[in-house]
Amino acid sequence: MTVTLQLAQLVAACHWIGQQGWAPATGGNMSVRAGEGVCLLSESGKDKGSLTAADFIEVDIASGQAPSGRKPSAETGLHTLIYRLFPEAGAVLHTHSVNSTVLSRIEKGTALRLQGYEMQKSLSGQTSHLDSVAIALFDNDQDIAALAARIEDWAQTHSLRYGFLLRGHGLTCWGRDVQEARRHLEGLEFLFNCEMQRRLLERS
Ligand SMILES: CSC[C@@H](O)[C@@H](O)C(=O)COP(=O)(O)O
Ligand SMILES: [Zn+2]
Repeated sequence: MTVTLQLAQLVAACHWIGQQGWAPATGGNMSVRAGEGVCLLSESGKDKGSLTAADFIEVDIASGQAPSGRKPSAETGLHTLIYRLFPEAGAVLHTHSVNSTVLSRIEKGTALRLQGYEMQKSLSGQTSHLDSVAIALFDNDQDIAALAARIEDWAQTHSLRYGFLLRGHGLTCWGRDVQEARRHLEGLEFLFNCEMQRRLLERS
């Protein structure tokens, strides 16, 4: 698929994310791999629910620099980390839903474990509700380079699949292309919603 088509799909995904309420204010950032060593990343500080193709900036994956001099996302270092760690990753979506923000604070461990849900099969490679899917959970940090280094370190010894949560911040997920990243996002958000409701009801 051409980069132009991938970018058109990414813009559509951004609008859908906005409609879901998963990118309030200027929260969230999105990108697509755009050839050898390059990605197109959303410009920092924009309303991600109303982006156009012109709001995406070319970024060098190795250096995180934008040759145009425009300012890509403050979280560029997390997108480029994912493209460096996973050569098969073609698109990255970062969102700020209420469920991912709250659940990531309630869960005190290093992963949110999802088990018993048929919708786990919305995640590529998952075939049964009986399996447990661990979504890695990292403490948030305003120092994105330090946060990226912590995630990279962790990924050397643990499996990092589908996405990760940042405590009190949100979800960053990815896929081979925009379509898969969008399915992972929708599946994970559905599962977070279920998990939130389950934890609330089981308390009462
Ligand atoms: C509402 S501010 C949130 C930002 O600090 C950040 O977390 C975010 O997701 C958006 O930053 P951006 O630089 O626009 O990509
Ligand atoms: Zn964010």
